[in-house]
Amino acid sequence: MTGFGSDAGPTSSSRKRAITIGTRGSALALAQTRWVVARLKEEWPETEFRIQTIQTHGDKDRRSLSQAVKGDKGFWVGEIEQALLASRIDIAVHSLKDLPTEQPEGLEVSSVPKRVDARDVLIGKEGLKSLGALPPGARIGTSSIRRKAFLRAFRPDLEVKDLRGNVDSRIAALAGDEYDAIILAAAGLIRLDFRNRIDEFVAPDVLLPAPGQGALALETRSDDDLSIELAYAIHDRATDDRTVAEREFLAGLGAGCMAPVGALANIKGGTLTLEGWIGSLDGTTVIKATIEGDPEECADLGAQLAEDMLAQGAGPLIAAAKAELS
Ligand SMILES: NCc1[nH]cc(CCC(=O)O)c1CC(=O)O
Repeated sequence: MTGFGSDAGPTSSSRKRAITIGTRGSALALAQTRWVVARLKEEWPETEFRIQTIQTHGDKDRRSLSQAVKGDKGFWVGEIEQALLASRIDIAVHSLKDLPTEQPEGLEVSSVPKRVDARDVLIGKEGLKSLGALPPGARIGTSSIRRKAFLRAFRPDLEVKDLRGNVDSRIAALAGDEYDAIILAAAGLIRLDFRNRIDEFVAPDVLLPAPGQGALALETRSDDDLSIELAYAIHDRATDDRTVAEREFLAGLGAGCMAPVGALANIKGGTLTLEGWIGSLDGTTVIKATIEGDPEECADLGAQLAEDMLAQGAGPLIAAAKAELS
């Protein structure tokens, strides 16, 4: 990520070019894109920003996500990246956790705004409003292989059931008879103004979040200096350092979204602490490790933690998960 000198930027007239922002059309994607546009507007009041929604493979595919994943890295972003490369849009807004760890040739992540909340949360039926309150056999809904594996490890007595769909339909499913509780990302609910529906923030030592969860990424063409400068105005250094560490860990494992991987970095007193977990799909094994160091070394810390985990036996867990999911 580069800074921009005052004389290196575009002229004020070119800043007035209308910028098209591409996003998925789900309620969550639109809410987060509107938030991004509002922030960009604060920084660049002269510039016109337009929102264009784009359907992705993930929006069209009705299979369970854990079935549909199957090595398909750009499940949520492929069509949006194509629109970016073809200059049909100028800036793409993604949930960082849905963005593969490598961008296609010609594209880059030019801005990572401040993270909302990395944690997972529980929403439960009456009297079942925390993990601790769930009796043996309680049915808990999620489609994420990470949440399934770590929940099974923590509470093997629960019945973890598949639940996919957008945030609204997952909350609606809780009103039916199939689930006693569901697990979602806090950030999605907060961005959709459903914070008051959250019953419990699940502690990261029970359910370590996905790498990048709760953060957004603004992706641009690598040669589009204007869009890069506009986007970089809402970049948050600490969020970037934390999520770079988390995503380098994921990349170093070579697991993509094909294995239950959690990662969370925090910065305190000038030190970045990165925690990483990898589990078997059935939750019988979870390997955990942490590393700390200078936030400026965030990428190396992530890569080093992945190496440590591979030395501790992560390789066979990844191979087994990949074999089972494909
Ligand atoms: N793939 C779905 C997805 N992508 C990002 C979020 C939540 C928001 C975020 O993590 O930034 C969600 C929903 C969920 O996991 O509950």
